[in-house]
Amino acid sequence: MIKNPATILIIDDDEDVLLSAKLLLKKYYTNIITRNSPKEINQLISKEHIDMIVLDMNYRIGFNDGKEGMYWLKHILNIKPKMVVVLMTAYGEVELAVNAIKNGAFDFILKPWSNEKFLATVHAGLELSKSNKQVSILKHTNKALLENDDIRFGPVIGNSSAMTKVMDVVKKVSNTDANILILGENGTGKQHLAREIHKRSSNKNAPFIHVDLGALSESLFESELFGHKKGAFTDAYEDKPGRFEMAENGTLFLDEIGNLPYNLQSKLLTVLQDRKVSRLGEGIERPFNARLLFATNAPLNQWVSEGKFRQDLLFRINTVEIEIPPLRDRPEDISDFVIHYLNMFKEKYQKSHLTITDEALSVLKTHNWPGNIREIQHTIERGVIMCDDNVIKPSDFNLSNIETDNTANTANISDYGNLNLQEIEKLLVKKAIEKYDGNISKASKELGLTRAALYRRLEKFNL
Ligand SMILES: Nc1ncnc2c1ncn2[C@@H]1O[C@H](COP(=O)(O)OP(=O)(O)OP(=O)(O)O)[C@@H](O)[C@H]1O
Repeated sequence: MIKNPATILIIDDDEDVLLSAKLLLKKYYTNIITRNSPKEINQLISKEHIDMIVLDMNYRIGFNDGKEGMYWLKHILNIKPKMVVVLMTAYGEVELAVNAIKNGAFDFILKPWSNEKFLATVHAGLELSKSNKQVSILKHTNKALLENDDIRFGPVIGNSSAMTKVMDVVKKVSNTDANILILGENGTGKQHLAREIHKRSSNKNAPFIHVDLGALSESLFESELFGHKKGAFTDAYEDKPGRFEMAENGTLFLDEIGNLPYNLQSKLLTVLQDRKVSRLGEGIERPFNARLLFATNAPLNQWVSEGKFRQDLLFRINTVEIEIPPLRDRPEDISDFVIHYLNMFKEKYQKSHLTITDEALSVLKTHNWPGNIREIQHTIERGVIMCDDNVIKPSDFNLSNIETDNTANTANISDYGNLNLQEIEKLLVKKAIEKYDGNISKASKELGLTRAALYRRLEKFNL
């Protein structure tokens, strides 16, 4: 029989008890340590990894008031608050054992024990120990993720009057529970701003959960957002919480809300109204407590009048609307981004002596940036990688295939025949795909989009 990996420490002054407990448990578990006195507890729990302690309540002959057991229980939990401790006690001392549970013991075993009951208690205790461990790992992972996000999504750059106005609103709304709809073209920093709002809220130490609704297929939507019960559908191998539950006490950021299919919009509306979710296949309503932020680049008001987006849902999500202007409308911010990304990539590629020619700088300042901040970030990274002799020249950006002078841009736009953003976006996506013979990586790079964002658009525009 394969033994379960677990270390169990048994402490009792009766050697017979120690022996029979050890003989029973060692059939099922890998490591059983026995001691006839609790005196070595400090040393043992600080040196060994112990999953569970089975502790007798009385050690001095003639004493059965359980005071010693209680003392050691408190002592252990003081050092290791999550340690699973099971107490052993004789018949007649049940009241004492109940009191021990109130003081943090996991359970008690009555002596003489039935093997079945002993094994069941140990098994349950080890399960708790395992999940305590997982929770602690998750907490750490979450902390690490938050720190990582802090690095990836640093401060909000930009001191233009347009960005100052945006930040004035952010300061006012961050520490409220108002639903916020962030609007802006691709790459303008909607997610970046959502994270900034979270960082400035009182929930900043709780999770920030990002869901890209554009990347979710209809069949996955409900299980991702609301979770599912094991067996709810073919691939539901285990119970799984949804993103609403994962964001408990923190922030849930529903990105690309415009991509939510019409039939699922009413479902989301009900959830937002009731502030309760039901996991698929479970039927239990779970209240959730998360701050909700939304973002889109779609003209939702127009879509409401065209019957593509529910008005009642729009009213629910846009208590406050923040529109991030495209980079071409705030050229004063370009220098700040250039400095920021130059520093970032100089460090990343270990080119600390790097400089940039005036000509290259002016190319960046006059470019139209259809891909906004994401595009400027990638352009500068490219410049840092491609430059020779630690000097960045205009050609290192490889922007030549995109018009860098504004007159040319205006002329191109008038060529489109109409100024409908969706139409122009579709045209640009089509052009990029044609230009690179369907190479998604190259086309998305030129458009200043991620590959996933380009795939979403191809699907949206039926290309
Ligand atoms: N004001 C800003 N300061 C610093 N970095 C920014 C700012 N705005 C955007 N960025 C950076 O630009 C990149 C794109 O931003 P983000 O992903 O937030 O854009 P988005 O509007 O959500 O894009 P999409 O619509 O394609 O999902 C990210 O790396 C982000 O950190």
